[in-house]
Amino acid sequence: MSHAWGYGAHTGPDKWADSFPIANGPRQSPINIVPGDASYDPALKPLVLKYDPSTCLEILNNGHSFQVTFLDDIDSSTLKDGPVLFNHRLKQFHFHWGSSDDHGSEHTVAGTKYPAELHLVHWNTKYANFGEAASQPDGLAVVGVFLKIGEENPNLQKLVDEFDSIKTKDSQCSFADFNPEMLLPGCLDYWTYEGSLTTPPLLESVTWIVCKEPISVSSEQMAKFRSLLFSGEGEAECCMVDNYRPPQPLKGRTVRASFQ
Ligand SMILES: NS(=O)(=O)c1ccc(C(=O)NCc2cccc(O)c2)cc1
Ligand SMILES: [Zn+2]
Repeated sequence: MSHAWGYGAHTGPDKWADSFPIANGPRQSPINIVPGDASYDPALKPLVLKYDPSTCLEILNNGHSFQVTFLDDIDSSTLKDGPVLFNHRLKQFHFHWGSSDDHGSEHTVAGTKYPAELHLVHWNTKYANFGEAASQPDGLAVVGVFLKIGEENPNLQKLVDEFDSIKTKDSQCSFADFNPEMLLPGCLDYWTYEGSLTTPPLLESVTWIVCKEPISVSSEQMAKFRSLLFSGEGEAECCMVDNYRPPQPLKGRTVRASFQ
């Protein structure tokens, strides 16, 4: 398989190991989180997330998801404490979702699938930049937040309102003054484990921090996520749905909980 990975029958997660053998590695993500098997760790600190809306740059369709990218040349949007020992800088956030409301998240909780999952991607500033950090075992920290069908989410709506401008692959538009703090649940209890990127290159450099509490999204808003396209302008239209990797083997890893 060339590096044209995707989520289709011939390019999807079951084929990724052909070009990215780490797909069968010892610390792959996502996983199914079993709350009863997670060990409460009183030494885990509360997450400290401080985001500066003025560092928000643009919103784009990269052919795999839609992503909001942040200026990360200074320490303005950061993750500290929680399970990490060093300061991390926010690079981007994006989502994964399904073709219907009954599935779409990457992580699952006791087998429960959520309709979507938000990933806030941060890199450890002990390294020079994201690319460097992504190749280190402690280089990245991704905060995962589940989306659950309920009330319309006015903060998500600010993203949905941009979708007409980023419908096709490689489209982008400027996007300013968005505070990702508005996408966080009220309670920041979390599970944490050592894992990987959930898309190629599947690098095993991620400390995962998965929030226990979901945020709301309406069914109508999810339908608009599904109006985005994997395909580029002028290509046969292919709806951007089911852009999630299924859970991977735990291979002896421990999942810790920040709460009892
Ligand atoms: N779904 S995920 O949060 O695990 C995720 C986050 C970021 C990325 C990503 O940045 N991929 C591009 C990449 C990866 C490594 C080095 C690079 O320079 C770029 C992929 C998956
Ligand atoms: Zn992701």
